[in-house]
Amino acid sequence: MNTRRVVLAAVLAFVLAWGTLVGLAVQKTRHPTAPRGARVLSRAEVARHDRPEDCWLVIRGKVYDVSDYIAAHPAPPRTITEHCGEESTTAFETKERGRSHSPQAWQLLESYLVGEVAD
Ligand code: HEM
Repeated sequence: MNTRRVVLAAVLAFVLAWGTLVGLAVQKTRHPTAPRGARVLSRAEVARHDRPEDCWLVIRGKVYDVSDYIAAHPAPPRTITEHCGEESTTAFETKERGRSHSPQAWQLLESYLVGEVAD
């Protein structure tokens, strides 16, 4: 009876210790400010997505794959495509005319989120 309890306690302690170690290891590999599951991407990686059919934008430190949205954008495709693979915060915040996108557009943007930049 007692031996059973000791074995049970040992197994429990082992499982808990192992869980803590795995948890710590996972935390270490995640970028400190990255939300759960978000990819941390370098600017060099983002720069590879510089074509209309594969277009990533960096806006306020986050990375968006907007390839599928270009055709639906109300302004001519060029307004977005000339920024593919690049830092685009100012472009998005000003629409290149000094006025930011609407709250709805900001919300829509979030649906294209793929990660955040490493720096
Ligand atoms: C970064 C490059 C971009 C530029 C330069 C740009 C520029 C513009 C321009 C010139 C207009 C039309 C004129 C106006 O409404 O004032 C517009 C409208 C709009 N854009 Fe963009 N856009 C960009 C990216 C995007 C992205 C990535 C999205 C969403 C995923 C988006 C969503 C919208 C929406 C919903 C509108 C309608 C008006 C509004 O809600 O603000 N745009 N944009």
